[in-house]
This record gives sequence, structure tokens and C-alpha cells, in this order.
Amino acid sequence: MSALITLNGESAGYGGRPVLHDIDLTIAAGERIAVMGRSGAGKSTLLNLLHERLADRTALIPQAAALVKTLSVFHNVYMGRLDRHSTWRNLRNLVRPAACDVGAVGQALAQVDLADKLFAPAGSLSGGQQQRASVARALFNGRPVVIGDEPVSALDRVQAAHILQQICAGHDTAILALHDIPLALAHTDRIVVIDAGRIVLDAPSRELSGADLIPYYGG
Ligand SMILES: Nc1ncnc2c1ncn2[C@@H]1O[C@H](COP(=O)(O)OP(=O)(O)OP(=O)(O)O)[C@@H](O)[C@H]1O
Repeated sequence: MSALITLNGESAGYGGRPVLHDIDLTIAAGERIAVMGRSGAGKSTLLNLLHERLADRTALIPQAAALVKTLSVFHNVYMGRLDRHSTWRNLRNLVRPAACDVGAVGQALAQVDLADKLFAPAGSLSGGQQQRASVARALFNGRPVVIGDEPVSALDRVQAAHILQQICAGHDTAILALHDIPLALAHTDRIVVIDAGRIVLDAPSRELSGADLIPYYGG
């Protein structure tokens, strides 16, 4: 598999304060990677760094669903492709959605079991439904790489497993911050653990058990 991105001894931080230190990471096209580690370890910062480098090849599922609550679910999901349609088509869709776009958005929503919410205001959805709408936006976006920051954190494990399957099926490469150890082991093929801004474990999922990961979630 060809390298999609390589980070060599990279650092990142905010306002001059380093958060990530000495990150060596090569990601190949086609990998499914779980980025794990306790709260504040630096997972989002790493995903942001990867997103900056891979932006035009990436569909993003941000940590907060980041929906425009006053717009319909259709419009929020349609935004996943705004940059690939003409301004005219985007404006027309704001007022009167075209049948082909309604069909395509509906398909993405069906994948996350939200087809019945197509024209509901996004603000009327539950937290888990908003998270699934955010996943549908990435599926509709359809770029080869998906970067998801805890994309299933508001879902129960059965539903989360289904959504993770959809995310992985819809994109060639998946880089996902996950905190549920069994889900990460079951749905990814590589686990990268961050602790205090450093990569402390990087191994194939099949070689790991829950017991290998639990220590990184201790107090
Ligand atoms: N915009 C920001 N400005 C300043 N500091 C930040 C910013 N975002 C994150 N940090 C700090 O960087 C560190 C790593 O944060 P990050 O969000 O990457 O962690 P995380 O592992 O994703 O945590 P969580 O699981 O809680 O989302 C934390 O100390 C956090 O306070």
C-alpha cells in the first residue's frame, strides 16, 4: 500500500504551547486506524494536523456534530459537497432541493438510519441523531479519506458498530478517534495511542487485547 501521509518528528500546539511532541506516523491508503488515549492526550490535535495536510482528500466528522440547527437535515448533509457544485445549484437547493440531490442525500441518511428525518430541522434531532447526520454528511462528501473525532461517542454499542461499518465502507482510509476499546479493536486494523502528546503505542489491532489498552485510560 502507498503512503498517504508521513509525519516525521512533528510537533503541534496552540499559542506557542506544544501539545504534540515528536510524532512519527506513516499512514497508508486503505488503513483503518483508531486514535486512542485519555481525554486531553492530544487526539484531536493529531486529527487536526492530519486534516490540515490531507484536507482536499478528506471528509471530516468533527467532534461536536457541527450542524446548522436551523437548517434541515437535507441541507446539512448536502453541505458535504457544497464545494463541488456551482453556486447556482447550491443556492437553488437552498430554496428548492433538486430531486437528484434529495435522492443522494436520502441514500446517505438511509445508511445511518435517518431517512425519515430528511426535512426535519437539524436542531430537532437528538444528540445521537445529530451525530449520525454528521456521519451522513461525510458519507455524502465521499472523499477517499475520512477523519472522525469520536464519531460514534453518543451511540450505543450496537448502533455504533453499524455506523462504524458504514464509515469504513464509505471511505478508502479511515482515521478515527475512538474511546470504546472493544469497538476500536473490532472495527479498525491499527491502533495508535497518544499519551501526553506522544505516540506510546502503534500496533495492529489483531495483536492487541483490551488489557493492552486499559492502562492508557487510568487516572
Ligand atoms: N484550541 C485550543 N487552544 C488551546 N489549547 C488547546 C486547544 N485545543 C486543545 N487544547 C489543549 O491541547 C491538549 C490536547 O487537547 P486535544 O483536544 O487534542 O485532546 P484529546 O485527546 O482530543 O481530548 P478529548 O478526548 O477530551 O477530546 C489539551 O491540554 C487541551 O487543553
